[in-house]
Amino acid sequence: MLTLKDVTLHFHKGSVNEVRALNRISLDIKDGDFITVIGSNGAGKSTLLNTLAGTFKPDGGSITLKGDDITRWPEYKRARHMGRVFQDPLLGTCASLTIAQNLALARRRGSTRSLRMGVTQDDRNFFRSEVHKIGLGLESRLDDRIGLLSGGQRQALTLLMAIMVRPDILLLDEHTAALDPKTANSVLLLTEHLVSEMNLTTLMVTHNMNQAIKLGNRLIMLHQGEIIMDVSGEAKSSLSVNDLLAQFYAVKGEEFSSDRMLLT
Ligand SMILES: Nc1ncnc2c1ncn2[C@@H]1O[C@H](COP(=O)(O)OP(=O)(O)OP(=O)(O)O)[C@@H](O)[C@H]1O
Repeated sequence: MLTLKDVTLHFHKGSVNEVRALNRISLDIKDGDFITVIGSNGAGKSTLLNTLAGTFKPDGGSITLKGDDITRWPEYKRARHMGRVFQDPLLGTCASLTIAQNLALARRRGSTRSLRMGVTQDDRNFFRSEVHKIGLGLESRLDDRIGLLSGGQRQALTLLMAIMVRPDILLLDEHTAALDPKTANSVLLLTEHLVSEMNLTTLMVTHNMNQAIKLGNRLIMLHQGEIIMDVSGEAKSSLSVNDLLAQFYAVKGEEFSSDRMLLT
């Protein structure tokens, strides 16, 4: 479905500050894969998602989506195929617009009239049933400005917006990390439910190793811009956090370094 072949990306190439953030990443993502992505500090997790979304262009290798070479496609063109949710709940929605206006923009994603944010009666009926799905009672508040909502409510709506026009791939970059534990858990349960109900191909970066083991059918670990572990199915679900740490040590000969991961 989505294939990366030898994808390499440097920041500040040719300068003393050069960083090789992705180093010949090859990955074959199958339709319906739900992949959790973990890795040490600065391993390249966000860079990988940004490179898939077209925010960064690789300086080597290729990215193919359903047979199309999208390596040089601009971000806006890829946005029709990809849904994204970032860590910061403020990034995915527009605070000064109402819930209905935000959802209307999401519903028109990829259409030629994508900048129209008028809300029709058909939109309202559709949004009421969609928003009902997230179970927060927001279907009766469609005309409230998004800026009035809590971080968890915004993040749940951002997720809904990201999948309103079915994306070929859903990219989640630590999308629950900025929420309090209880809210983070409900957004995570919602994620699991929607991804499985819609059988969405998903890549989810998390700093929580337990979450990475429990969710999805496949787990990859990045380190210094390389994939150093790729496990799926039974081998993944039977992993423990200690197994992950031991495998990291076996491959790299050093302790895993991510304060946030180890403290979770
Ligand atoms: N815009 C940028 N300009 C320069 N260097 C960058 C930029 N973005 C990331 N890097 C560097 O690229 C490497 C990979 O960073 P990235 O943010 O992808 O790591 P990460 O795995 O998401 O890390 P963390 O878990 O610590 O957030 C790091 O060395 C980082 O400092």
